[in-house]
Amino acid sequence: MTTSFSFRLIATDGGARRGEVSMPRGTVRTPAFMPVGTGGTVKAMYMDQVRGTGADIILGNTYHLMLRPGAERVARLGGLHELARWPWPILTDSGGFQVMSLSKLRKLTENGVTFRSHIDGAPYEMTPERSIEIQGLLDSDIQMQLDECTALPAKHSEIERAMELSLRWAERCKVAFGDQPGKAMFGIVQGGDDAGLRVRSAQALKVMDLKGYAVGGLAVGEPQPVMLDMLEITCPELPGDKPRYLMGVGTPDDILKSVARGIDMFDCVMPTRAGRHGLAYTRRGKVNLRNARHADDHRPLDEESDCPAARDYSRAYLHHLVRSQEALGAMLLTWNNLAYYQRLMQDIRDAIEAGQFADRAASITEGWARG
Ligand SMILES: CNc1nc2cc3c(cc2[nH]1)N=C(N)NC3
Repeated sequence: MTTSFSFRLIATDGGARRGEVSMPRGTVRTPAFMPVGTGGTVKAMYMDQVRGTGADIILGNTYHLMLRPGAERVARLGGLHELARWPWPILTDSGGFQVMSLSKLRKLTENGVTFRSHIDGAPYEMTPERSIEIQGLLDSDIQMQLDECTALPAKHSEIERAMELSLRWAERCKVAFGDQPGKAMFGIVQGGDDAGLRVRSAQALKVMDLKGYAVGGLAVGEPQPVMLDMLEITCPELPGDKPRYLMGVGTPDDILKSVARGIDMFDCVMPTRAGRHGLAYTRRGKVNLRNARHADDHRPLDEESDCPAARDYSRAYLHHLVRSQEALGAMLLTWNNLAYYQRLMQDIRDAIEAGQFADRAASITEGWARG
């Protein structure tokens, strides 16, 4: 049990890294996938089920929680871990991305962003200081800086302005966060799809000597090769002894390719959102349970899985639940998908330790094509 926050690099295999992030609430084995728990819940899952899939950490969103139930209320109720019954690490996003993608009537200035809630239209102001204050009220273990995310494509001047503003906000977040030994504040590298801006952003954040670094402003619709190019340019500029978190990524294929380029932490709504839409991730690729061809198929999704949702229920039953829009359909497929992602991460961690990441990644990819 530690009182500090630290990252330990255990092994490397090419660009892939095996490590662990330790903090008082627990240790995160990396490469790690963080299930998204936007409003303090991983949708359609009990928290002990989320833990049972192998998750060491989950993600919460400042934007959603500040609007509902409110950051001060969460603090009065004992913090997010107590409220949601998740005693292990929680990373919270700062609200930068969600304000830009969800809120209405936004006005962005040097000081921060004013906006109206997408829920009830109430006015709010989000500054770097308020974002860190909210994440503290949530008792978040890993807090993200407030940043400005530019939607791509965008003019170079626009990407540069947002990147430089985000650097000034990173400085203000670092001051507001202060010195909290068991917690961390991560900077977020911006710069869109421009190599020069990405390098400038990463180098400026490195000078701030933060406890971790996220790569943001990707997974916003750009082609995968563009995202991977940005990783190849950005990761070498980041300190090797600090965790690297690629925000909002991604598909299993995105994750394999990004681990190969030096990323340690991931979050994505894909496994949970897909589960609610009838889509299952398996070792043999994706299965759309809405499709009628499953109506009489008594096979489970994966007889070799240790997840009951994948092993104990027929595709016919899952098809029936999905077609009937039964809650259990979303529950079982979300459970299957999160278990699949965590099994993928375990395979990746084992492969890096064994020096077999490239071969393992190739055989995982071939499995998807087998169908
Ligand atoms: C789904 N793709 C995605 N890209 C992101 C990029 C960012 C983010 C969240 C994201 N999600 N949060 C931030 N605070 N900044 C960058």
